[in-house]
This record gives sequence, C-alpha cells and structure tokens, in this order.
Amino acid sequence: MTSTSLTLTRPDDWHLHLRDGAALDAVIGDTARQFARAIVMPNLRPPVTTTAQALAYRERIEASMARVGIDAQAFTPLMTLYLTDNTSAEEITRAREAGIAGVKLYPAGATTNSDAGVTDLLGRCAGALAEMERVGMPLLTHGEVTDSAIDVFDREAVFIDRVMRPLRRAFPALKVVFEHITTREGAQYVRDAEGPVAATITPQHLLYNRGALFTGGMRPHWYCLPVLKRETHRVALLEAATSGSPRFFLGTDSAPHARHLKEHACGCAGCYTALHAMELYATAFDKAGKLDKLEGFASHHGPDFYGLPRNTATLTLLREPFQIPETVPYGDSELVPLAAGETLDWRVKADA
Ligand SMILES: NC(=O)N[C@@H](CC(=O)O)C(=O)O
Ligand SMILES: [Zn+2]
Ligand SMILES: [Zn+2]
Repeated sequence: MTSTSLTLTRPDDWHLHLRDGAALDAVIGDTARQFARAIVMPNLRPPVTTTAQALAYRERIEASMARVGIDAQAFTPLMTLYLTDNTSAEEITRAREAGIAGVKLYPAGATTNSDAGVTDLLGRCAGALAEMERVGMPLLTHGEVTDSAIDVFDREAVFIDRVMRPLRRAFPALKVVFEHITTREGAQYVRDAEGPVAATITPQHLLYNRGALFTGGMRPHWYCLPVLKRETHRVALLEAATSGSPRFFLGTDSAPHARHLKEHACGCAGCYTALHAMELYATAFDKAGKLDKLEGFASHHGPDFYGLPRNTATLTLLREPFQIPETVPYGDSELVPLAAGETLDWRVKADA
C-alpha cells in the first residue's frame, strides 16, 4: 500500500546559505516553513570570522524574521564561524561559550566567497583545531582540494586523502561533518571511518547526475559546488542517505544567487532549494522505496550528531503533485529554483 501522507518529526537543515539584507528577507520564510533549525553558513562578504560577527549576524536574521512575520519560537538559526589561517584557540573558546554551533573550513578558493579560506589546515589552524576537539565544537568541511592540476570531478576524492585522513589522524576526537558529499568515495569514507564523522547530502545530489547540467544545452541552474557527478555516485549517495546510518543527514546547501549572476558568462555556483527542500527529498526517498528512512535522515541524525535535542513539532507531507515555480522574487532580482517547472511527487502541507 502506498501512503498518501507522511508526518515526520519537524526536520532541520544542517547546511544552509541565508545571505544578508534584502536577500535574507527573500529566502528565510522558505526555510522556516519546513525546518525548525538550520546551520547558517558564514561565507558572507566579508566572512563571519568572529563570535561577535556571528552574534551580530544572528541578530540580523532574527530582525529579518520579525520583518517577514516568522515567529521567533518557530525557527532557530544555528550560527557558525568561518575558519581562517588566523583563527585563535581563544576565539573557539568564546564561540563555544556563546553557543556557536560549528566552525566551517573553506579551503582557500574552493567555492563562493572562499578567498579568505584556509591555506594550510594542519600548519596554520592546529591551535584552533585542538581547542575545537577539546570543547566538542564540530568542524564543517567544504571537502574539495583547490589544486588546479586536479580535475574538478576528482577534487572531493583527493580531499579525503590529502586533508581528511591527516586531519583525523591528528585530531581523532574532533567532530567532523563532511558537508555536501557528492561521491561514492565520500559516502564510503564517512560510512567506514572511525570516530565522530558524519556527512550532509543535498537534494540535487540525490536526484540528479552531471547529465542534468547539459540536458538540451548548458543549464546553469544545475551548477553548484561540489559539482554534480556521474550516475554511479548519485546511486551511492542515495544508498547512504536511505541506509538508516546515523552518519548521514539532511543539509540542503540551498545557495541563492540572483538569476542574472547564474545566467552569466561566469555563472555563480549554487542551487536554490530552500523553496522545495522537503518536496525534493521526499521525492528522492520515495523513488528509492525508502520513505520510511526519511525521518531519521531529515529529523533525527542531525541533532543526535550535534548533541542537540530532537524537535517535538511535526511536518506533514502529502503525496500530491507539486509544480516547482519558474522563478521566485529575490530583492530587486529573482531566483530560479532547482528543477524549475518540473513536477515533484510530494508537497509540504501548509501549517493549520
Ligand atoms: N554550494 C555552492 O555551490 N555554493 C555555495 C558555497 C558552498 O557551499 O560551497 C554558495 O555560497 O553559493
Ligand atoms: Zn561548500
Ligand atoms: Zn554550502
């Protein structure tokens, strides 16, 4: 029997870009409609590198919520710091005391707004990493090397050998989230590694392979980093996400960029998925015949890894066609959501 509705513990998004200012006002409602909490990425310009900046950013998010009419009780932003070569152990101590949820590693130059990122992780950040390990502060990694000699499709696999393994040998008790994994190698590493390691997986990497970038022409709205991979990798990620392993959990990596900056000679990396995140994930899990595994992935494994309580509220999905809008407003511009115009099999039921 196929069910027509599915009620879950309210999910959280463990990897989200909310941006700032008018852009923040445009997107925050989409996330708050589905998720109780989200890990907010710190790659603003300039990046959020200190506890004081993260707390100020949280206030701007809360002010935005008030402006657009989101109840402060309904959604909690979990803040992160952007790790740099100069992040001190004292900054980590302050962050921990202030309730900052994680520290993000961007290898310098790896992705959108990452030029302030780390140039030599074990060389420059050992003090900060040791303090993170001591206080239980998770390190969230954009797991790609930036070496131009390494093919863009291989940068995640090479990161495992060049960065992840040495990092985890040096700091075996450090909690690490391998963000937005995109490969079989990433999934196998996280599944089998010893110690506190987990991974987030985006909806686009569960639903699409790299063919989506080129179907009928070059399609910039399918471009994100790490880039979509071969079908064999998509299958491995779907298997990991639906396996029931507590090491894999939901992180949309929703990364809004104005339409004209995506449809550009040098288009920005990032897919807008906050609008229809749970519709996308439910469609992916349903296609795999694993809807029963969605709640663990979306609502249980993340808080368990971060050491936070699970949510008590719920979210209901209905098996009804959901046509993804062609565009949504974004300040003075607009966004093209991932898979715009396509129809998904599930939609989120509006709150009563
Ligand atoms: N995922 C992306 O393609 N882009 C993200 C950055 C990131 O998560 O790497 C962004 O901030 O636009
Ligand atoms: Zn990233
Ligand atoms: Zn991201």
